[in-house]
Amino acid sequence: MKTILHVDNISKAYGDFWAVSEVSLSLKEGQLVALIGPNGAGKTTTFNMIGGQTKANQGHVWFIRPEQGDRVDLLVRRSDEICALGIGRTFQIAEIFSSLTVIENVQLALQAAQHKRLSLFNRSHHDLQAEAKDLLDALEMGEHAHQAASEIAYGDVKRLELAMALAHQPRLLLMDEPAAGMSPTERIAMMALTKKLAQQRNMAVLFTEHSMDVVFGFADEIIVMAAGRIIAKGTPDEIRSNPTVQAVYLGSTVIEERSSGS
Ligand SMILES: Nc1ncnc2c1ncn2[C@@H]1O[C@H](COP(=O)(O)OP(=O)(O)OP(=O)(O)O)[C@@H](O)[C@H]1O
Repeated sequence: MKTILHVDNISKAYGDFWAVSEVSLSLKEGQLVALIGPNGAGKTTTFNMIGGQTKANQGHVWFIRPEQGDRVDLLVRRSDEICALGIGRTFQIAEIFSSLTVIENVQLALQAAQHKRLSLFNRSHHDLQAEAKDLLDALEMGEHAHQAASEIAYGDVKRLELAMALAHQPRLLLMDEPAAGMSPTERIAMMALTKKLAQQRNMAVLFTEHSMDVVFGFADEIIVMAAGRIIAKGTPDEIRSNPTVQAVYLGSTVIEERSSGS
């Protein structure tokens, strides 16, 4: 597996308060990495620096492109340029067009992706519709294609947002609390699907999450932040038994949440 993202020592200050201090991490193709930590730990700020929504004070975010044989520092790119490079993003509050149908939302995302790639040969409406249907089938949502997006269940809204992000064929996907607001069954299905898609598409996924069943059940690697710094990195087993993580963040909650299945 090739490394596609290398975050090197990034920091962010608001006035004299350091929201994120000297964070470094790497992601490989097909890998699911969870960024966890208590409220205010700096997870969203780290995400926003990688995605270009927040300007870092220092460091580099190298997006490595093996095909081109180069690497691009995302910290000096705008968020639309970052998206065009092959980095997708989903949000805590899903961003979809609720006045359109499910398939129209995906078609719109495909059209936007085509525009960003500056393709000379624009695909026809018919081709885009077929491609949108294939994407919805991959997300097990084909049956909802012609429903109004405003009428589908919340778990399906989150899957629709994922379909729209995948329309851009990202090599790296940043997911901010993908399972927030979902029932235990919905969130486990959502993360199982994400893991399958990451492996099929060789796509790296970095996600933040507060639901520990999802984190410990699906992440290949877990990175724990507290007070703006990384305090531990490792496999789910290593993190579960890490005494610093237990003291600062997890305590007995993992065991409780996992045993109650919530
Ligand atoms: N625009 C801002 N101005 C000032 N302080 C900010 C700003 N954005 C974030 N912070 C502060 O930076 C710290 C890290 O916030 P951040 O949202 O990254 O944490 P988080 O780990 O994502 O938390 P949560 O789990 O609650 O989403 C917090 O103390 C927050 O109050």
